[in-house]
Amino acid sequence: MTNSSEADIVLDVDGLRMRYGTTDVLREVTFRARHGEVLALLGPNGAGKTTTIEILEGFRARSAGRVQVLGLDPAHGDDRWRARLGIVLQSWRDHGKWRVRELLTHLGAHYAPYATADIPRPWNTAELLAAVGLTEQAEHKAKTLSGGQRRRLDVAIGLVGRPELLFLDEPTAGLDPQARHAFHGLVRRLAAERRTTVLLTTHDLAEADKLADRILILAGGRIVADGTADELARRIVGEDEVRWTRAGRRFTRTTAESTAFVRTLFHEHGEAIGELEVRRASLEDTYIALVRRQEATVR
Ligand SMILES: Nc1ncnc2c1ncn2[C@@H]1O[C@H](COP(=O)(O)OP(=O)(O)OP(=O)(O)O)[C@@H](O)[C@H]1O
Repeated sequence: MTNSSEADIVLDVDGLRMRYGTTDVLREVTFRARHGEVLALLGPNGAGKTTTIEILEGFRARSAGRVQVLGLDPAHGDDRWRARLGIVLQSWRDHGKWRVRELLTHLGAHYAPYATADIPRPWNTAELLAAVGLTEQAEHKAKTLSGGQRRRLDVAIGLVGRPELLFLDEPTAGLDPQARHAFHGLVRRLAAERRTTVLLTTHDLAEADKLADRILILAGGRIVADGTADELARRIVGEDEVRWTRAGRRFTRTTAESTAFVRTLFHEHGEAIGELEVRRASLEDTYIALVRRQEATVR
């Protein structure tokens, strides 16, 4: 570590490659994350998001590239390193016979030896239950929980060791809107108050837009975009969508010069224009444009 900004890097991935058999899934994945950043990793089904996360967690051996997670190569991560990570997998169906409180207390005990002056480990069970909204289910057996309550338990299991770096693979799949909202609040608080770094995958672009400081789009084995939702919209789509009605018909036009376009529209049609709407590119527009562009280059 040569300076404070280098010391602030929690995830450092450079030229990561992954090949299954003869198929290159990851060709050249490069990105970094700092303390307290929330990153959303987006990409089409099969793009390699889970593969990337599994490599960073040390669960999967990479084919090539340099990877540093909390200052260590995950291929050589020890228990102390592992205790600093929190992991929420796509679906987790073990522990059905355990009661929720018992399970969290039991799993939490494994983290106690790794407590530090700054980070008390594990997270107090009652506080953790309250944080994920499972206080009322504390004495229920895991197998009797609903799908959404199960997901909250998954999140609690990922958090019980008070991780400095949290991996969440589709954390809100199956959560009702209120639980999703509460979960977003929890992630933002972890990032703001504890400087927890969070890397999450999601197919919910509204969620990524709302939750993430930075959005990474993985397509064709590469990170094809890395920035805030606004930065990506400006850089990639660069056009606004203008909608209006005239004589009972709906019109839509995309243009980089929306103000000038609207002026001309009124000049030509005046009062006949109705329901005018000018919309900046959404994250969905950006995402679709980028993935299409990437697919076009492959053909
Ligand atoms: N163990 C494996 N052996 C061979 N191929 C694999 C293996 N694991 C994953 N793959 C392939 O690698 C590609 C990337 O899979 P991965 O699960 O990482 O994608 P993903 O981006 O997480 O997808 P999704 O959005 O559907 O969850 C897929 O084509 C998948 O079939």
